[in-house]
Amino acid sequence: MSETTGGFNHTISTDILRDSSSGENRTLKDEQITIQVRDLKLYYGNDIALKNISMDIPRNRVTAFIGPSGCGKSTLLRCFNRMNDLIDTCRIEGSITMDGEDIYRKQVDVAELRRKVGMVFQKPNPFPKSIYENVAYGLRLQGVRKRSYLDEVVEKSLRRAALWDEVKDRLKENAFGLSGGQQQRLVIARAIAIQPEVILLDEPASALDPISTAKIEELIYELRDEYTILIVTHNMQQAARVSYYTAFLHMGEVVEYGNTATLFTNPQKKQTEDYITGRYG
Ligand SMILES: Nc1ncnc2c1ncn2[C@@H]1O[C@H](COP(=O)(O)OP(=O)(O)OP(=O)(O)O)[C@@H](O)[C@H]1O
Repeated sequence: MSETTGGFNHTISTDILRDSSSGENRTLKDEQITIQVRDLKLYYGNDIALKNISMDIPRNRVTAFIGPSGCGKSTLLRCFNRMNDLIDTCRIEGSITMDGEDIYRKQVDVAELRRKVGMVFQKPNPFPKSIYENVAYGLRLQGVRKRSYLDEVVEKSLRRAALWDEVKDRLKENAFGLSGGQQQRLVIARAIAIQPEVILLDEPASALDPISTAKIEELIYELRDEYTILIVTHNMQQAARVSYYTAFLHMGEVVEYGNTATLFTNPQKKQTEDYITGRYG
């Protein structure tokens, strides 16, 4: 049985929720808010993909976006580093602020925004370079030349991404020689190396085998208090395991958003309940 959407036919195990950070009874009121979304609407041509979204994203917490295919999860995620700017037909209304700054202001340096807001996609996308150069890439772009500093950041980032022990003796080898799961951790190390504040993960484990998936989840769990992490996932158990907060989206709207354990065990809206119990997907 598929664990993704429609086939998912049981509620989330309470063991998972007990183990998860989300089991704590935090609410957004207890958090420091870093990103504020207000009345966000997004159109692709004449079609509206996001409708009046308003939500507060807490700093240094993991927030998951779940919902049926086509509900707008990836579109919403891409708003936070303005990746949607690359789509000609895309237009947005409303605002997104990060630490009080409107990220859609004309004067915003989009390259700098994307340094602060790193992104990891479904399919690992290492560059055709050595493992070392993949991680050093962003720093080199910033003009860093000092070898000892590069060495230090590369090691620290690979350690942070739980990959150092597996690659420390082959840093000069091409990154394409790594397994898919290792490549995904390398991409996360590459993101970490330039000290982002926010990391966007768009189904980061959906192309990986179960062991690699578990490693990515463990890694997200390890990073959860250090970075503001936003993750799109089809896998509700994954959302329950790694996130503090979950937003359930349906047809471009946020139907319910709050503490992950509460959302999965005591959903306030019938649509959320129907989705998490597999009544539709
Ligand atoms: N580049 C695009 N141009 C036009 N329409 C798009 C584009 N990208 C997404 N859409 C539409 O916007 C809506 C939301 O899509 P999006 O990919 O954000 O959903 P999703 O919830 O991430 O879906 P999935 O879980 O299948 O990845 C869908 O109707 C989709 O067809």
